[in-house]
Amino acid sequence: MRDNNNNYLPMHTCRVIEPTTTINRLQFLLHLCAASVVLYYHASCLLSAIHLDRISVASVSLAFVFLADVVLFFMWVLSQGFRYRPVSRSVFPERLPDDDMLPDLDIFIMTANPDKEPTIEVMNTVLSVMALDYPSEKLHIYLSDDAGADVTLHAVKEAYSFGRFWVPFCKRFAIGVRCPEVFFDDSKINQQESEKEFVQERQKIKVMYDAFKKKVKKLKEGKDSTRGFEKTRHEHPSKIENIREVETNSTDTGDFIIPSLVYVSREKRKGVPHHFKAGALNVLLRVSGVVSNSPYILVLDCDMYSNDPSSVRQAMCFHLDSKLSPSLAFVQFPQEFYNINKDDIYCAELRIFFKTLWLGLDGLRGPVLSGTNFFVKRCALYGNKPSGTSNREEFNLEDISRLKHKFGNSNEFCLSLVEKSSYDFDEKITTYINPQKDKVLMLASLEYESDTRWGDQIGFLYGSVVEDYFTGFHLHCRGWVSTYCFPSKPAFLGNVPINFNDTLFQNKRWNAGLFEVALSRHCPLIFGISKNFNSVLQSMCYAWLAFWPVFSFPLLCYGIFPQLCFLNGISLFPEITSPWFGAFAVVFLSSCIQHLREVVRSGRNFTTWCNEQRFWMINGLTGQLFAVFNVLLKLISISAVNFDLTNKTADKAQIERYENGVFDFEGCSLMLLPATTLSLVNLGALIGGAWQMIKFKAINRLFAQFGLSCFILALSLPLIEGIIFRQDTGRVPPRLAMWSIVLSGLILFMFMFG
Ligand SMILES: O=c1ccn([C@@H]2O[C@H](COP(=O)(O)OP(=O)(O)O[C@H]3O[C@H](CO)[C@@H](O)[C@H](O)[C@H]3O)[C@@H](O)[C@H]2O)c(=O)[nH]1
Ligand SMILES: [Mn+2]
Repeated sequence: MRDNNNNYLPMHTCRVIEPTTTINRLQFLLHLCAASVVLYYHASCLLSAIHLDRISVASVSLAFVFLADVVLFFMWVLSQGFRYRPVSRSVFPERLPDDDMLPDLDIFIMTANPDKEPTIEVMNTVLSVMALDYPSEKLHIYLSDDAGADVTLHAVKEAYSFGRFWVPFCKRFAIGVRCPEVFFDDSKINQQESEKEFVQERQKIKVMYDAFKKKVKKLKEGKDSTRGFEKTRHEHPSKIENIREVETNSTDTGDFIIPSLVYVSREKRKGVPHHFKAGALNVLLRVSGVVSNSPYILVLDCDMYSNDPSSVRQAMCFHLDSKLSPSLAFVQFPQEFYNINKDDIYCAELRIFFKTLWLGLDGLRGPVLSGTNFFVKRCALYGNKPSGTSNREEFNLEDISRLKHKFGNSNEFCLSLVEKSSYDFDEKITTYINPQKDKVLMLASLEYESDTRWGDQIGFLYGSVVEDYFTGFHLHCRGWVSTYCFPSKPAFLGNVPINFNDTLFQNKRWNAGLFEVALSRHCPLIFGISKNFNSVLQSMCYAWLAFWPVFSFPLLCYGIFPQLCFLNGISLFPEITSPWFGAFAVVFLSSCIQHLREVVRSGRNFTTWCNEQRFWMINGLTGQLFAVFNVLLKLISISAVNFDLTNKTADKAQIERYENGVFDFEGCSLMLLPATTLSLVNLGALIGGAWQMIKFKAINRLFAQFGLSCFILALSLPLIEGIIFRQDTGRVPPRLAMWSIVLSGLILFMFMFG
């Protein structure tokens, strides 16, 4: 688009965030100096301790504290990549070409278990994207159902019938949020919308929506949905249905076209690896390849509904920019959530990632692929390099055997690789989904991928349970870039676990997936830098994420040794009057201030700062610690790293506790034990140590350890409360509490008299 003076008007702009960037760089220098002094101090103390005596509490403690410092320093260096050049972008969708020039879009929605993912919510996600503000004939929705559940298939048919009314209604009245559940829940209808005609229509649609909900509820209660479900969830043949065709002649939608909708459930057999979400995504990639073959794909988790119908147009501002487009693999939107409580006690907002770190990556070569809410270019997923780079492979039908070797044995799919122009979707869908169903069913079969490059070079990669991170990393290594689109109105909104155990398990999965990559030959520090040397900073960021779970080590060390030494009157840090102390104070304050600056820049306050400090501490001793063990056990083939689905349901009591901001430990597993034990050790050491400190007038010498213990005590209050003071069902489960008390007692006893 051009302005009146015929100047080209950009569809998006990007600016470096200042003064944050400058402050970050200055702070880097300060922190580097202070941290070096700290390392030097601990190293020299350690050396003299080793020199002086045999193995003692002091020398062992110093050794661990020194190692912890080294790990923290290593992670801090890596994290500088994120702080080097954060940027923020704006988009101007009104400058996009006319509608008929816009490309087609395939939309993948993933669901895996109707027991954990309420069907009505999944359907709301489907309906919200059916009504996206984009030419409907260019939208092709695919619902992947990994459970192969009848209830989902029947429900999606019902959803489509309702959608035939819902979509025209949304478009006619330019509805702002097109997820029906949210729309009808919203009590505030604004002035302009409340014209008489609108009110009448709204009423009519509401009745239909309620009827639809009732039908879904009935389906769920029906005997088919539960009988043998657990069996079919793990074992079922592939099934593909064109939902639009089923409903074609049932109603009249006037002038409005409704997007197409295809239900896909891939084949599953017990004992045969199916690669979790990545496996399901790859099936969709193939099926949609032969059916609609749109050049762009939007991927959504089933709980992420579209909150802003203009998101596709926003994403297209990047994808259709002729300068950026050749190397642009995907546009990532943040994950934002609708059910977070006021103070976000479990840090489910993932603020640090979506509101700080991704902005930093965006200033380098783009954010990490984040599982959902991204618009990816189809051809980037086919293992190729960006166009215009050397060694790019052009797919060529003359050499079809080579294509088949990589992409599997389907002529239709290989053909789709070279087919570029848009073509008649309806013809394709009737060709492939109806009479020749086998040809497309085969694409969703278990055998299809054997002896191909799917999952290792092509599509979403199987090397890690965080398939998103891993796939995005490889895209960046191959020379692609990504951009981050963070509009003020959330484009998509999802659902977070509201119980502590679920949160910890989710974090454990992420950490295990990341650490798998850190310990593999794809470790970003080696693989990333060797593949794409122009982005050392980007590789550092990827490495920071991959090594994220190693934070558990310094947390463990700093959670045991300073406390036990404090109890024994052994000092690990310089005296408060010594100049060395200054270096420690600077490192501590600099990290706290950096964190606080970032929290405030994200529009949050001191409470968020406290909650994040607390959550990182507990998560480090639970989710991250267990993730490290999980991966180490996998390396020696004792266990596997699994994708345990996050629970999206909760009972009334849980919801109430969550809304009141009370920690909910109900159902917490053994994973919590290290955190509860150490919080008690800290408490015990603090009481015993403080008494001695005062008695022997050692305040000067032990002040640092005293301060550290107080800080940890403040952060671990909810744990201590949950173990000792609470009586409700949300307290730390009694067995767990008992074990923590016994263990912490033993540890304290050992060190006091050992
Ligand atoms: O075998 C599987 C497992 C999961 N899913 C779907 O994957 C999505 C994400 O699963 P969920 O349990 O909600 O995981 P989260 O912890 O919320 O997932 C985060 O982390 C994942 C990587 O671990 C990313 O894939 C997700 O997009 C990201 O939101 C859901 O729609 C599932 O239905 C499948 O389709 N098949
Ligand atoms: Mn989720």
